[in-house]
Amino acid sequence: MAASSPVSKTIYLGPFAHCVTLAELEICEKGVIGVDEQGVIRFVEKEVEIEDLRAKFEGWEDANVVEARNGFFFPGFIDTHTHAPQHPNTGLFGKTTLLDWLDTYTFPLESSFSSIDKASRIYTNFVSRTLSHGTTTCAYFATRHVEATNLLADICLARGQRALVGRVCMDRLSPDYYRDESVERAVRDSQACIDYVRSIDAAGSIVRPIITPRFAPSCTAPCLAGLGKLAQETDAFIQTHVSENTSECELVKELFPDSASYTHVYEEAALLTPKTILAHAIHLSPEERKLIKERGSKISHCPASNTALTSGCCPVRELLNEGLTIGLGTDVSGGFSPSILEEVRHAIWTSRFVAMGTPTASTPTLNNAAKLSTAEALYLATRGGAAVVGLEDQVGGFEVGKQFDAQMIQLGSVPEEGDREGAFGEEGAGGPVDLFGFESAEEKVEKWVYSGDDRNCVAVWVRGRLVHKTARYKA
Ligand SMILES: Nc1nc2[nH]cnc2c(=O)[nH]1
Ligand SMILES: [Zn+2]
Repeated sequence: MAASSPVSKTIYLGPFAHCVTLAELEICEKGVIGVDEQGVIRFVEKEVEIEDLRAKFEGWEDANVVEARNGFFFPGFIDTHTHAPQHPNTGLFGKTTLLDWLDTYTFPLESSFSSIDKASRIYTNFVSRTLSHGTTTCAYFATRHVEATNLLADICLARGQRALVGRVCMDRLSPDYYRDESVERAVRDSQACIDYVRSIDAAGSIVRPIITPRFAPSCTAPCLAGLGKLAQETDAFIQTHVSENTSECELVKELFPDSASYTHVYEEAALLTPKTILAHAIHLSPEERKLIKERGSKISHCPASNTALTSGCCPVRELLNEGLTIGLGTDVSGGFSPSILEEVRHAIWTSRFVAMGTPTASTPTLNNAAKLSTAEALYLATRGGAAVVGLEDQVGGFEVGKQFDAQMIQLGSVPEEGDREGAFGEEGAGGPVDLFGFESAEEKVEKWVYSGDDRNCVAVWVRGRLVHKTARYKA
C-alpha cells in the first residue's frame, strides 16, 4: 500500500477511543470524525446521527464514509525506540544480557547491512510489520551504513509511516569490523544521512533524521562531543540508550571516571536536549532524572526488552511523578515483538513487578501506587509517545486540528449457543479476542489490550492516508 494513494475528504463513523489525559481514556460510542484532504481532523462529533451531521457540515455531502463495525478507531501507536536492522533476531536472545547480547547477536547482524539488498529485504519487511501492528510513527535505529540508513528513510516515506531515522555511531568497544574509524567519519556520515533525509522530505512531514550515538560505552568522549555539536548545528533529534543494565553502568563509570553520572556523560557532550530520546532509563539516580527533566529530554520505556535481557524494572510511576515525558519502545530485538500493544501489556506487567517487589513501611506487601492502569499505559503508547517525538500538537488523539493518524480495531463476537462449530465467530473476525455480548465499551477496550494483536488491526492511516489494511477491512 503506497503512501501515494490519494487522500479525499472522509468521515470516520463509529466508536472511537483515545486518551485525553494520563489517566483518562475517553470512549465515544457514536463518533463522527471528519478528515480533510490534508489529513487534518476538521470535526469530531459525539452521539450524532450522520444525517444531522450532513446538515451541520456543508461541503461534506460527497465525503467518503468509513465505518468501524464490531470495533473502534484508536490513535496510531508511536514506537519511540526500535532497531530496524535487528528484526531478523526478533525472539532470539537466549539467556544473554546486554553486553554479551550485543557481541553475540547484534553486532554481527548489523554489520551485514553493508549489503543494500539485505537491507532492502529486512527494512521493507520491518516497516510493513510495524505498520501492521498500528505503529504510525517510529523512531528507528538503523546501522552505521549510510546507504542502508538512507534506504530505510526511503521505505518509510514510500509507505507513509512517520519515522525518525538514525545512522548509528560507534567508535570504540565494538568489533573492528563494525566501528567508525574516526570521529570525523562518524560525524560526516551522520551529516550525510541528515542531509539525505531532509532532501527527500524537506518539511519533515513524514521522515526526519535523528542523530544516533549508540550509547556511551561505544562512543569516545570526542565522538559524543562531535555529535553534540552536530545536533546544535542541524537542530536534529538525538536518540541513545541510558542506564539499561547495571554492568553497562559500571562500564560507563570506568570509561568516564570524571563524569558525575551516566547521564552527565551525555550532558557534557551537549547531547541532553529537548529533542533527545533516552531509551530504558532504568537505573538512574534521582539527580540524573532531575537533570533529564531540566533539559527537557524524553524517555523511551522499553519493558519487554528490559525483561527479556533481565536489564531491570524501570520505576515508571516515579519518573511520571517527577514530570518526565515518557513513551513506549519495542526495542527490537532486545524486545521480542514489533507490537506496541504488546509493549502496553509489558508496561503494565513491569509496573506490577515494581509494585510487588518493593514493599515499603506503609505498604509491606504491595506498593499499589506503582501500578500503571490500562488507560495510563495506552497514554504512553499514544500521547506520551507523541510528546517524545515532538509531535504532541499533531498526533496522539482525536481533536480538531490534529492529523488523522489512526488504526481501526475490529473485534469479533462469539456466536450464540446455537452455533458451536463457529466457536470463534465469523471466521475469527476478532482474532484472539472473544466477546460474548455482555461487554461495555470500556470492557471491549480492556479485552483488546489484554488479548488483542495485529489480527485486530484491520486498517491504519497516517495523515488521513490509508497506509495498511487487511482482508477484513471493508471500506
Ligand atoms: N537494548 C539495546 N541496548 C543497547 N545499547 C546499545 N546498543 C543497544 C541495542 O542495540 N539494544
Ligand atoms: Zn535500543
